[in-house]
Amino acid sequence: MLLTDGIREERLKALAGWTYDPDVRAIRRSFRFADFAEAFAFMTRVALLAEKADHHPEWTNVWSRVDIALTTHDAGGVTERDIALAAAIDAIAA
Ligand SMILES: C[C@H](O)[C@H](O)[C@H]1CNC2=NC(N)=NC(=O)C2=N1
Repeated sequence: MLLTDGIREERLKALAGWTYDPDVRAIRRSFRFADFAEAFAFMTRVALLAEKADHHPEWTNVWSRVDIALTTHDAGGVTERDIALAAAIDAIAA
């Protein structure tokens, strides 16, 4: 179920670094690592997690940077599934 604007903003307060992009109705965060190997190792861990959750990131990687957007296509915007995946990704990056 799509989060209301109020609930979404509330959830984002607890997720440092994630912002809402209204153009694509997704939450975004950029991650930086020491080098490509570190960035790709992170992506591998996120990919396994995403597959388990059947909820997948939209992302790009340029050397040591990984840009991630999360949205729920069926719902047409941000749901609790995106918030949960964002929190799990943060835990991996920490
Ligand atoms: C059929 C399958 O459950 C869906 O296509 C899943 C797969 N992964 C997904 N990932 C994300 N981020 N949003 C979705 O709506 C989504 N849908």
